[in-house]
Amino acid sequence: MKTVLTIAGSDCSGGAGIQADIKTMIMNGVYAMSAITALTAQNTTGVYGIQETSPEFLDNQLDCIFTDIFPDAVKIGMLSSAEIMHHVAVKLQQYHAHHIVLDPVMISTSGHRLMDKDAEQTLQKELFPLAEIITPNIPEAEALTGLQITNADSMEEAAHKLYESFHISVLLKGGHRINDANDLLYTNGHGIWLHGERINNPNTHGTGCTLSSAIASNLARGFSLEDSVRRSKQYLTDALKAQLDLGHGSGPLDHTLGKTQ
Ligand SMILES: Nc1ncnc2c1ncn2[C@@H]1O[C@H](COP(=O)(O)OP(=O)(O)OP(=O)(O)O)[C@@H](O)[C@H]1O
Ligand SMILES: Cc1ncc(CO)c(N)n1
Repeated sequence: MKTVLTIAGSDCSGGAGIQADIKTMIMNGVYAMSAITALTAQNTTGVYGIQETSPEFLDNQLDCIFTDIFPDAVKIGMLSSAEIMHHVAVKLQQYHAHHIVLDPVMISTSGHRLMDKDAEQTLQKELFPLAEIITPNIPEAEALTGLQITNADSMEEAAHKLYESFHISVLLKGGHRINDANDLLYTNGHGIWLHGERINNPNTHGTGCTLSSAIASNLARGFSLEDSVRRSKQYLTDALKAQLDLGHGSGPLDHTLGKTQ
């Protein structure tokens, strides 16, 4: 069995973060492991508290994982501070981790900051160079490029700029636009539009976490980057189509694809 590690924050309500990652990995056919960077107190209505893991204890988790069950791919999600980022970067280099999928989680769907503003530079300097692909949403791509993204052309411009600046593949997610669910994969010097079916479902908590974890799972299983992204987008669409409706806000996806109902 192939193995995947998620380095991310815990979402006690189970829809995003580590919990979404593990559900996704199981459904995508890999063995899931986790190194928890922070505990969050959150639910479908918002984020009510964040407690960061100490950097030393994060190191301890990563040492336990890498010296025993080596991951075939790594997904990186919420990293709340520059210090945590630095520790993750050092450990990933120390152990020569590969197939790294980095979701630059900055602000939750409910509008809460999950990454210190002053940590953005460290993310770009220390972690982007280690990644095979980064998966920003539109607001994150705007923050990273300084460009305003209003249409397909500006999505292409921003993805190209990120690709050129960091020499890594970019999946610019279009979920924040309201009329479609088209994402842009920029790799090998050109963009590939992945036309998604927009599902009429207000419950989208954890879509980004789910997508990046599915990509890491498919890379671990040996699929190419483009095939991994296509398969993962299909999984996400199916999880939205299952129309789970839990909680008082933007609820979680049905990671089982309706198989338990
Ligand atoms: N209503 C929808 N129907 C189909 N696909 C969607 C819908 N909403 C989002 N997506 C898809 O979900 C994926 C995640 O996109 P999005 O831009 O929402 O990421 P995100 O903002 O990082 O997610 P999160 O809410 O977890 O922070 C993309 O592939 C996007 O196209
Ligand atoms: C822990 C965590 N990671 C990522 C997100 C973004 O969806 C979230 N809401 N919570």
